[in-house]
Amino acid sequence: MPGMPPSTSPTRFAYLGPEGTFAEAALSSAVATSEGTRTPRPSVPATLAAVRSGDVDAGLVPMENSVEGSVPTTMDGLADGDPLIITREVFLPVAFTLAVRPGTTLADVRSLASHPHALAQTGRWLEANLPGVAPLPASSTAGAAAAVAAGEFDAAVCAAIAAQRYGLDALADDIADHAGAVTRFVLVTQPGPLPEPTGNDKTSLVAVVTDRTGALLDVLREFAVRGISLTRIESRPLRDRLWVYSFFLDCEGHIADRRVGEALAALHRVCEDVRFLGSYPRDDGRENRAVEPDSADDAFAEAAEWLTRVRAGRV
Ligand SMILES: O=C(O)C(=O)C[C@]1(C(=O)O)C=C[C@@H](O)C=C1
Repeated sequence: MPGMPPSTSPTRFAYLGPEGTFAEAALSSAVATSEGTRTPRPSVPATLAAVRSGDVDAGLVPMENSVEGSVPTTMDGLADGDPLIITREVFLPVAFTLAVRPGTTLADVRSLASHPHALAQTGRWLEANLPGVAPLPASSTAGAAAAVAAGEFDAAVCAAIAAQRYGLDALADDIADHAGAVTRFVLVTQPGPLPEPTGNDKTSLVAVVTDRTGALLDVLREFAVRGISLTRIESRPLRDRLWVYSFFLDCEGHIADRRVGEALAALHRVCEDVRFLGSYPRDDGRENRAVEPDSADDAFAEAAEWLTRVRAGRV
């Protein structure tokens, strides 16, 4: 499978479950069902823990949604604990259904649950169609559907496939406030051989900066001066230190590219902490920007040779 370290045995995958989540659909879209085994885990932390403990080889978790933004549990789960690396990204269009037990009408719905990201993406529809029903958070959309089937809630916001999987009826389809939403998932493994550069890769990292004037600018400058385009920047509080933040950065290129490697090495000098989160093929249907000649590997190699000559007195 592209993006996975070479392995002699089938890959054991975990995903944010239970069955019927968008995470399961994303895994199916990226990996043939014949390729290894797959088991649902009840939450993002449980999925990452299964990878860290070696119970599975790889875990698929949601990272960000085009409408609702980042998934905090995934960001925190990757920034803390034993290091994990992203070996693949997977994009999945998401559409939401209001699922109920057969026989339930809209007027019968008194309680409703879903994953917070799904609730946020359907807030206007829910407010208009179920006024007075306070949505409750669930660990996943399919988890909410299972809870409806078990009689814990009257309705769930979930994927159409989850409604079918748990024997529920769809009272309404396509209830998202913004049509065309896409969720980005990442496949993570324990640190090991990185996916080979493909020429169209992304690199992810977390940088912790000290609280001083210009600290973030110092981080950004290391990318800018090497002609590296960022595709995402997000901050999260460090949580154990008041008002100190970590910055999650995705940039174009692979750590094997000299400009990217040198930028990360520079961040290692100027930041309090840098956690490398992986270099992997870009899968959002976009092409990385063309690299300027003076930021290309050849230019870095030639400059390094020149420096060696000068240092050796061969000016
Ligand atoms: O609950 C699921 O089905 C998930 O895969 C999680 C998740 C998310 O965390 O964003 C994935 C896609 C949707 O945007 C809503 C929920």
